[in-house]
Amino acid sequence: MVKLDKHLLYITILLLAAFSLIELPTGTDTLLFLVTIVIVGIPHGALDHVIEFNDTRPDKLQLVKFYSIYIGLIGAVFACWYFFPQVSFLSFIAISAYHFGQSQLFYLNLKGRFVHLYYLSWGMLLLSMIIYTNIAECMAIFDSLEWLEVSQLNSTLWLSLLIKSGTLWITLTCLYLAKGQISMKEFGRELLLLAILLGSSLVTNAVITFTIYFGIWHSFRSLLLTFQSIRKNVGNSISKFIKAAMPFSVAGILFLGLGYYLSFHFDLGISIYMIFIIIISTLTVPHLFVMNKLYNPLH
Ligand SMILES: CC1=C(/C=C/C(C)=C/C=C/C(C)=C/C=C/C=C(C)/C=C/C=C(C)/C=C/C2=C(C)CCCC2(C)C)C(C)(C)CCC1
Repeated sequence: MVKLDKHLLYITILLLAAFSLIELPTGTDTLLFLVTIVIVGIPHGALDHVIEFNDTRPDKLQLVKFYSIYIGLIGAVFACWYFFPQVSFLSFIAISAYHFGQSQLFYLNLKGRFVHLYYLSWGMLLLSMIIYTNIAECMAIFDSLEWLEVSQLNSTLWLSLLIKSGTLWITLTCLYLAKGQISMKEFGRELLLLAILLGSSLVTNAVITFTIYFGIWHSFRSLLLTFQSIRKNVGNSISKFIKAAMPFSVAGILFLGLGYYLSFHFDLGISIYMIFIIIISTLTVPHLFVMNKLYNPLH
């Protein structure tokens, strides 16, 4: 991971330089976002069934149980959005924050009872930083879903989350540094990544910054980790890996496409990013449980 992260840092810096120097035609950010979601975003979750049964040969009952729980959770999250949109939205932000923090920092091998809080604080720091520095853009996205009543999700909330999560992340980092569980080099690298993403957030916009983070640091990194861990199932071949990810990637893309189709067909006026947030939140909950299994044995 450490070697890979160095290369990813160079790529992120190059992208930031390119995006800040080149005047992008209108709509490039949306195109980039959609291409990233299709190429790495959805596929990184489409191997959940392989990860789940990595070390076992599941019988029919186990398969039925897995798929029923997975699809049941998707339905439950949809129902929550219908009945409690604001709670669902804020819960999704918190769940995403934890998931992002875990996928970013799992390699540190941290121990103790604050690990989950540490992951949550890193992810919340990232998301609140992107949202607060692009508050008008993000409020327009959130506001497109009328039921969300965004007046309470204003800049004061995101600033307060930014300060609280930042303080918590720094405090816990100091604790882990003092315990020798994190080295200064590792801390420096994580701080540099956050500084680059802050730079991107200030120089470009929320969509581009989120796309850079989600494409490179979350999805691509997670795909590589999944490849390493399921190698014994699919062999060392990239084409077999792509083949294994294909069916549910297509299903995931169709699912997202259906969300877009329905929203445009019924002229709901919901931003494409907000539709992404709703559809992805339904997949994220079962995905988080499966990925937990992948990150935990590596501790
Ligand atoms: C296996 C399986 C399957 C599949 C699955 C899948 C395909 C998954 C995926 C998953 C995934 C794929 C996940 C993901 C996640 C993600 C996330 C977690 C995200 C978050 C985000 C956010 C939070 C953002 C926000 C924003 C925007 C968007 C714009 C700008 C601004 C902001 C930053 C605010 C099925 C169902 C078919 C069946 C059963 C089994």
